Amino acid sequence: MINNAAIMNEARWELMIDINVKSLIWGTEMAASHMRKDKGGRGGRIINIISALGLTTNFPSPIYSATKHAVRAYTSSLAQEPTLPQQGIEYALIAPDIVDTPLIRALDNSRMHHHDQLKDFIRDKQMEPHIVAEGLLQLLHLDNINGAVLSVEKERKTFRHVENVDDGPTFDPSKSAAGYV
Ligand SMILES: NC(=O)C1=CN([C@@H]2O[C@H](COP(=O)(O)OP(=O)(O)OC[C@H]3O[C@@H](n4cnc5c(N)ncnc54)[C@H](O)[C@@H]3O)[C@@H](O)[C@H]2O)C=CC1
Ligand SMILES: CCCCC/C=C\C=C\C(=O)C/C=C\C/C=C\CCCC(=O)O
Repeated sequence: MINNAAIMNEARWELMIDINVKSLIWGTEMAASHMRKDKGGRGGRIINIISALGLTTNFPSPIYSATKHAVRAYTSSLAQEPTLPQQGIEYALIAPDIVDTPLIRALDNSRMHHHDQLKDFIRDKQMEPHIVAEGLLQLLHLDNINGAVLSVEKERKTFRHVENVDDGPTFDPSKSAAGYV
């Protein structure tokens, strides 16, 4: 199950918290209750989409960033639950850099502060959505993804364990199935 829906709109920040955080928690809780092996389900994986802005801080979109940090903390905490092996559930995060989607195309200074000054930065950094999809497929091929954080940038994909997202070593998923640390 992938929780992907979100908005980026600093002017409608309460709605943004509702969608980006509260709805994601509802989705996660509902999915887990159906998937849990210890409750009659078949187990499974729940992948929550954050952002590079869920791993760092910035001035143009403080509330959007806060929603993504909240999801990171929530998912990271769930991944530490000691009964996960009995539940048969794994939790992971994907943190894309800027992606060329309607979310980006709708941005202006009401949705993100200083957007005018950041247009060139966004244009240079943004990647096509298929790069994120490729990262998702690489993640899904790993044996155990619980606690994994996949950062997707235009030129590289980086797998880390959620406890090490700030400075942890990375690994090449083509060489190791469970090697993220
Ligand atoms: N586009 C970007 O640069 C980046 C996007 N992300 C994240 O990737 C995810 C997907 O974003 P994009 O595809 O870029 O945005 P998008 O605006 O193209 O797609 C977002 C989707 O969420 C859905 N959605 C929004 N509010 C909803 C609601 N109340 N109920 C049901 N569905 C709702 C929309 O219908 C839409 O299909 C989001 O979590 C976003 O924060 C992360 C990093 C960068
Ligand atoms: C600096 C803010 C740029 C905002 C770009 C617009 C939309 C971003 C949507 C996201 O979800 C965020 C994706 C990427 C953020 C870009 C840069 C983060 C810098 C991270 C770092 O410190 O290296």
